[in-house]
Amino acid sequence: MNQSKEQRILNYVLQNAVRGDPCSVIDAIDTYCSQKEWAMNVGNEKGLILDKTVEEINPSVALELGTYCGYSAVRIARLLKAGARLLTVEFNPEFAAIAKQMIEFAGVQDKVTLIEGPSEEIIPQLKKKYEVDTLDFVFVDHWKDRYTPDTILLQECSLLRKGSVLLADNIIVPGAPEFVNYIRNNPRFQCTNYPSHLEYMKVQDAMEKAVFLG
Ligand SMILES: Cc1ncnc2c1ncn2[C@@H]1O[C@H](/C=C/CNC(=O)c2cc(-c3ccc(F)cc3)cc(O)c2O)C[C@H]1O
Ligand SMILES: [Mg+2]
Repeated sequence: MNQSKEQRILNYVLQNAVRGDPCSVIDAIDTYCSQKEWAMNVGNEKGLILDKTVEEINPSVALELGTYCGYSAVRIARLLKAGARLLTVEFNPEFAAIAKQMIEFAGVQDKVTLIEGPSEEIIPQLKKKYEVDTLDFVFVDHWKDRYTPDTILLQECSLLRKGSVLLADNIIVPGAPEFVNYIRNNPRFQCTNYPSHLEYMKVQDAMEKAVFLG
């Protein structure tokens, strides 16, 4: 049975990155996906916007929707202070298995809780089952038609507090027009757009930051 692209990405990391060195894992994935096989990691250009947002917030509790291979989970976790944690949600078992190995190889497993399941099922469990009070930061990068319902669900589950920050990938490509319309017209969010490029391509993309006003 031939390997999946995601397995090939993990193999490349295991052979070319340094165990316990998250930056070498990030670089190896970016090298493979820009030179060999494109994949939907947030990438290095938008990754820098993600880094700056995480550093600005310095979150104690962060959530990621859509782990995929774990590229952005490693990217976020490497910046978290001692005792801070990232919860990342992935419903595809194959991707979850790849991401688990990626996170462990990078040495950030103590900061990351990988939760396998659909976000609409996991979000309502965060308070009781995962002992979350409120979320300081949420990276939104899963199916684009889930951005809006999950943003509403986060509010319904009282997981956002005054100042919680959402950062959404792919505002232009593939695009999340319903989310953009929802969030920019919602008086409870203060939005900022960050023009960038699609990972590994010379194609316009953007990220949207939305601060919850309480
Ligand atoms: C609801 C839910 N719950 C848990 N995990 C979920 C979920 N929905 C998706 N996921 C998981 O997240 C991952 C999905 C992410 C969706 N991201 C994308 O579809 C995506 C697509 C592109 C793209 C751009 C141009 C092109 F020509 C082709 C593709 C670029 C990106 O950066 C992306 O994030 C994997 C999936 O299993
Ligand atoms: Mg994306």
